[in-house]
Amino acid sequence: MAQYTRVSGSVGLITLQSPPVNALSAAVRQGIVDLMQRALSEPEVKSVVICGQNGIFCGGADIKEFGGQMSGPPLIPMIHAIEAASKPVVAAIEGIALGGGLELALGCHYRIAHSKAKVGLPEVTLGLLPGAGGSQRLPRLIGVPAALDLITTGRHVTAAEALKFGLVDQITDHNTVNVAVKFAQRVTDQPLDARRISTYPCLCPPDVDVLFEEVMQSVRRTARGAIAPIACVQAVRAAATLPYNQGMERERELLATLFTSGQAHALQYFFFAQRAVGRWSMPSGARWDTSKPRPVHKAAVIGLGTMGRGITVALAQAGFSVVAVETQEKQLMEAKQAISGMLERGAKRRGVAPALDKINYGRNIQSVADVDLVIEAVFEDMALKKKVFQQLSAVCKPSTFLCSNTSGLDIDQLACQTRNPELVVGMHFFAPAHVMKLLEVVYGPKSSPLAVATAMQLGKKIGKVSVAVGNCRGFVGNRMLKPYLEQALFLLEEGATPEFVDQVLEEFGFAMGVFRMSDLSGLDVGWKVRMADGLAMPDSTTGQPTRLRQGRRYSPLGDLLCEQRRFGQKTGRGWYQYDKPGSQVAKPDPWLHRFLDEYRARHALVAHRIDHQEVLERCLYSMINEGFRILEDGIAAGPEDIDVIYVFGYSWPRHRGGPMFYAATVGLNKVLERLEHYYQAHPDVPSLQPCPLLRKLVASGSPPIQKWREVIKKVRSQL
Ligand SMILES: CCCCCCCCCCCCC/C=C/C(=O)SCCNC(=O)CCNC(=O)[C@H](O)C(C)(C)COP(=O)(O)OP(=O)(O)OC[C@H]1O[C@@H](n2cnc3c(N)ncnc32)[C@H](O)[C@@H]1OP(=O)(O)O
Repeated sequence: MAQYTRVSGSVGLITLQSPPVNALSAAVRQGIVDLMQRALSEPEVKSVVICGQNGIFCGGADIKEFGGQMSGPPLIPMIHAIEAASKPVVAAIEGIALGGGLELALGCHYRIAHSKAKVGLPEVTLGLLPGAGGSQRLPRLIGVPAALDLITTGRHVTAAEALKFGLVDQITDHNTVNVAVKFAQRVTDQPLDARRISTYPCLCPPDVDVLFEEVMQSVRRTARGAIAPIACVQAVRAAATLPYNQGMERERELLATLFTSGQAHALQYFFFAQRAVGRWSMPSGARWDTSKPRPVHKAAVIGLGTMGRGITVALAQAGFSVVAVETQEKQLMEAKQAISGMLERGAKRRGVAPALDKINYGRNIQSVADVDLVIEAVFEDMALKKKVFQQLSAVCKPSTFLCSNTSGLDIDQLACQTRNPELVVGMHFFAPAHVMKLLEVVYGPKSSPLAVATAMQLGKKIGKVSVAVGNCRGFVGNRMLKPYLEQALFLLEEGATPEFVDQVLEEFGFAMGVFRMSDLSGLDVGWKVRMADGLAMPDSTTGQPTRLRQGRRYSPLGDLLCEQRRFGQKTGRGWYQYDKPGSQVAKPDPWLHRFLDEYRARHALVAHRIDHQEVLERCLYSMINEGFRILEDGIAAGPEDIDVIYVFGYSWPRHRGGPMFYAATVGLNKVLERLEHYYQAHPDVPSLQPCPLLRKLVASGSPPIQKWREVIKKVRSQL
């Protein structure tokens, strides 16, 4: 909806009214069309100002409408009518002008922005392009290079940057609408022809072809298979090479292709999934809207290894006072230096002062006595963590929240070491902890809603996408990673090479294939866990054949590499070879190929030809199957939680929506059928056995992913 008021006698003020972000829903578009006509027909009105209610100009097209039948006046003619208007139209931009919101402002003759406003064309992040003339007007207004940057990245720019680009005409610290109204009065008699951006020639640098070639190459490299960034470059190229009307036609064609693509659906699903995870719930019925967090002013981090350092930086940068504890003097000195460096580099990038004074370092755990929340980040060893929790429970205030940064250990066992187990939760950060967006907040059986709400809020304050998950081995992310890694190893046993498996996964869109990722994180990490679990052991100790553990197929390939001290990048050898330890350039290793041949011969394994499809299906469907088990067990509340974890924590390509969305795209019956096929071929691999929830969903007619929760609820209630 939109509201019309006449201000200062001669200015028609149109206010967009569609909370929370004044998106351009059908009703808002209808309001704009009607009220523009009214303003143009009233002789007393000499100029028009368009603004948004509640200090927000406009968040763009209404993304919720994309899924259904589009009705109401279309955006493009509406914006053309504004641009063609006989009276000056001024956009008063407060808060945000994004996507269609900025395209609307580009149709106006003038743009006044508040100094705190942000503008941008983020359509690419939704699998689209600025298809309401934005791809054609923006390059005409600010030039091709700047337009390419904004449109292909979708980044939001500050008002100051927008002014520098010439994207807005004026910025103000005062009431933007009042400033815009005065401005509108001043320009009443100015000719409008020179203010209609669609009539501008496109500002191109002399070497524009080279520029497009370079940008296209760079976009292809980083897009990981996403098509929208490429279409964005093509649309801007049309602006640079074609008259406006033909450029608009090209924009329309490209948008039509994107609009109906699976990628746009996936990205729009992901947009809402990302927001849905904030509305967490626990199996006990506790929820985000009924559980109040307690404020945290002062926090502590115990253990300043790689993770502890990153967590300290994240907390300090967000303005928390931090007590950072490391018991070893030498490690403490090294950590202090490293943390200061990280803070200084981060501050320089963001143009702010480094938050060095937010941190107090100490060697003694007593120094955390008065903090509100502790994040323990010592080595991933249950005995050690238990000891730390006992100490913390004795030292801290009774009300202090005790959190463990663990990647998969049992939160309940830690809670049992404390006086107040209800205040214990897991906070699983991802390395590097000050950069990676994901945080798994893990509740155990004793964790209170208060503790979960507080950890979730802390996560939000330090800029993380936090997902509340239940307590089980590996939580959500690492639990699903296990069958994925396992299948990758089995594929090597059966004839594949690490290069081939990685290539297939990278072509799918992962930033790194499973073996390159394993080399990066260090093969010894998993080896230690498998030793602790009694898996990576000599056969004589287990009394079982090498390729069988606990009654199921087991691949010792990773253990065998570790026995040779091939730990990955850090030792210069792993699944690949590297020029030197620490180098990141992975090269195929003939030694590894010989080793695989010998291994297969030793175990009488006959290598067969493994194709793309088999790699993808076995790696991804086994992981997805585990995802269904996680949903069935109530460890994740819904498929969105899993998808957000995988995109933010495990480099799952966002344009494929996440593993559970991908399963829905492929078709649940197909996933089920292929799992049945592979399980029949590998009956000693339980992770390939289709999960009952998957069967149930297929039996229920494979409902859309938004309806899965209903089926999950039924399945859980029957357990
Ligand atoms: C064959 C067919 C041919 C095709 C023809 C069809 C034509 C179709 C028209 C095509 C037009 C294309 C051109 C225009 C495209 C667009 O404009 S796409 C939208 C662009 N805008 C965005 O991407 C902005 C998205 N929103 C945000 O980035 C953030 O929400 C925010 C605005 C910066 C606010 O952030 P924050 O304060 O952190 O709040 P949030 O929690 O993120 O959001 C609050 C709630 O608002 C909902 N929401 C936000 N933006 C939109 C939106 N644009 N549409 C609908 N809803 C929106 C958000 O979901 C939150 O609600 P809940 O999910 O209920 O919590």
